[in-house]
Amino acid sequence: MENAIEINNLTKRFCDFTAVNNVSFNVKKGDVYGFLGPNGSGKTTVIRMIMGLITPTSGTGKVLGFDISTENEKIRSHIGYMSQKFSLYEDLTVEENLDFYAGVYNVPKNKIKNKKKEILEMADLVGKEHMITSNLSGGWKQRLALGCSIIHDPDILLLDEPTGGVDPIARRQFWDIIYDLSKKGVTILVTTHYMDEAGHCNFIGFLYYGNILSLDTPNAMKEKVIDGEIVEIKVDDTLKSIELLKTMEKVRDASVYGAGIHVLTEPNMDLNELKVFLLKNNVEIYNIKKVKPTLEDVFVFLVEKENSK
Ligand SMILES: Nc1ncnc2c1ncn2[C@@H]1O[C@H](COP(=O)(O)OP(=O)(O)OP(=O)(O)O)[C@@H](O)[C@H]1O
Repeated sequence: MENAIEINNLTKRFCDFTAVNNVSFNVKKGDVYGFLGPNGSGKTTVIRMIMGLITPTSGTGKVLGFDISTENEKIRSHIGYMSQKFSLYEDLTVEENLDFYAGVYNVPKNKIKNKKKEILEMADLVGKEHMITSNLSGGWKQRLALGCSIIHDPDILLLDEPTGGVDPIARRQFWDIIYDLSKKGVTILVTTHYMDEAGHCNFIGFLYYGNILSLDTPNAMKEKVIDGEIVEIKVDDTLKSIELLKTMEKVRDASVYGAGIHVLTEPNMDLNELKVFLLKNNVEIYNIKKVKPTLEDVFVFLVEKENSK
């Protein structure tokens, strides 16, 4: 069996509100699959259906061959789950949290000691076993929460915005652990808002208000999705320039990107045309060049396209 997760036409309605609409995707065994989408786009609802916590309104899904609607007890023992809220007991020590989750997941008694040692090393928590969890910094708490979610050696790890609220160094350390787990064969489905993190996934699904807008590898998304070109411009007045650029016929969109502007233009845009237009409007140009689309450009494009339907 090549796919760890197979989701077909999954729909979830809450009364007359459709939170997830006919969503289909597969996650290959051992892949790091990034599930992206703005707040409220249905990512958590999909994860909750995969875990069997809520029943789909229609559609089907299989996790390691088990049916998500009828075999969720079997599925749960193969899954590790971690959310942004971390689900740690703040007044327990690091070790007590690990012991607690080892009990919840029925880890055999003779394996607990080794498993804890392995997790403390993985999470860079050696020496902090007896610290009260509430005294840990964000990054340590995050890695402890990850450790608790994998203490039973799950085949699949579901991570719902696991890196929110921690600093970039802790995020990097966290991702290093994710890669190591993936190399060991663990399948990972991770939701994130961070585009740099999305780029580290093998495959990406972009969810927007319940609908999948695109599914592909990060590179294919950057190469195939945008029908047009991205021009990066640095000017003296970014906001004024964005408003001006949006009035140009060949410009489809313009938005702030870092310290500059990313302009989505029609294919084969003549840079001189953009330069002359901005100069005529008294904008000083520091730099203008065509660039390859980033994932952020791709997602802005997909959302604009969807909104203009
Ligand atoms: N039990 C529920 N009853 C009613 N509406 C719900 C329920 N659970 C989720 N929703 C709604 O479904 C939509 C999708 O929510 P969901 O939490 O899946 O989105 P999300 O992409 O995970 O967002 P976030 O990034 O904010 O967690 C939202 O509009 C939410 O309010």
